[in-house]
Amino acid sequence: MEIKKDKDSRWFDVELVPESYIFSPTDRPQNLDVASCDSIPVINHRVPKKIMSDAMSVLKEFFDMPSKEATGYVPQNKGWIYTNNDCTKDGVHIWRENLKHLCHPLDKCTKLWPNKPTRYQEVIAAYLLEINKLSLRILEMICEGLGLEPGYLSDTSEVQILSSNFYPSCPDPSLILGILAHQDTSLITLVYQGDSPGLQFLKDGQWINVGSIPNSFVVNIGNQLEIVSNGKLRSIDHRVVTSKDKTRISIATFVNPSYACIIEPAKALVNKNEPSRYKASRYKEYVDRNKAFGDYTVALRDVVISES
Ligand SMILES: O=C(O)CCC(=O)C(=O)O
Ligand SMILES: [Fe+2]
Repeated sequence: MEIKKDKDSRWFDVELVPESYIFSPTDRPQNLDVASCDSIPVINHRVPKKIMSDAMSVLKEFFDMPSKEATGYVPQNKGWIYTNNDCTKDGVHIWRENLKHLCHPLDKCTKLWPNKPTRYQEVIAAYLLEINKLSLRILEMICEGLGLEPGYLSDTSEVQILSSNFYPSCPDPSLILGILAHQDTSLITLVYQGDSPGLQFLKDGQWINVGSIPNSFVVNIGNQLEIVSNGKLRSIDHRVVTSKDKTRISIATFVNPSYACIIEPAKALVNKNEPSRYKASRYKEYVDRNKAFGDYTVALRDVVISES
């Protein structure tokens, strides 16, 4: 393994994927040259382009900050988590850095976010205000599509967590993933990925590229919506592959039920012919049980509770 030793070198400044990062042959991404899918990105979303590009550029500045790398800080008690050495359960590294923080209630959370770059809080708060509006409109459309009364989803949900991913270019994308295959535990997730592809969905047993249309959002159906819709809408398995020449930043915003909500199939969707397929559970208990925000679930949740 070649690691450049200069003081600014970072974990991904390598010519070969380090041994300890290489996935076992069965877990590798296999065929990377896959077709693009026909998923429909959200384009007429009314979120100003400038707000989207500012959010992307401030995150780029965040992930580029050398001081962050030097101190490697993870100030959990501030309501945000940064990590540059994510590992799978089996101890295998994934090829990404991640910044995660709380977003609700927005006015209380903003001051808990990173204050470097100095415009981070202002730019991301503006982005989240727009995501809030957009997510409410999407939830209303989903309600209408499912035949649920207006407000059924939007009245009890919130843009709760922002999770930004930085995927450096990788010497050999066939050996490793940026994020392992997973489903989102949210109600819905809005992903903005700039113009960098890498996200893949599992469809009929095949991984397919989602592609990336500039200024668009991808909307993932999360586990909570699958439950509320009694399985009419299904969470999809997705993962991220890396690129040899391009870095990628994605901004995922998780729209979740509020903690006190009981999540169960909507009564209007349950009947003799279509019995309830999921057990009821308070969302807070679901979060705790499933480590819904990853390994840092407890740290983040405790800040939410102390702030509200
Ligand atoms: O980077 C992406 O496009 C997707 C990220 C993702 O799936 C997640 O944060 O849950
Ligand atoms: Fe995801």
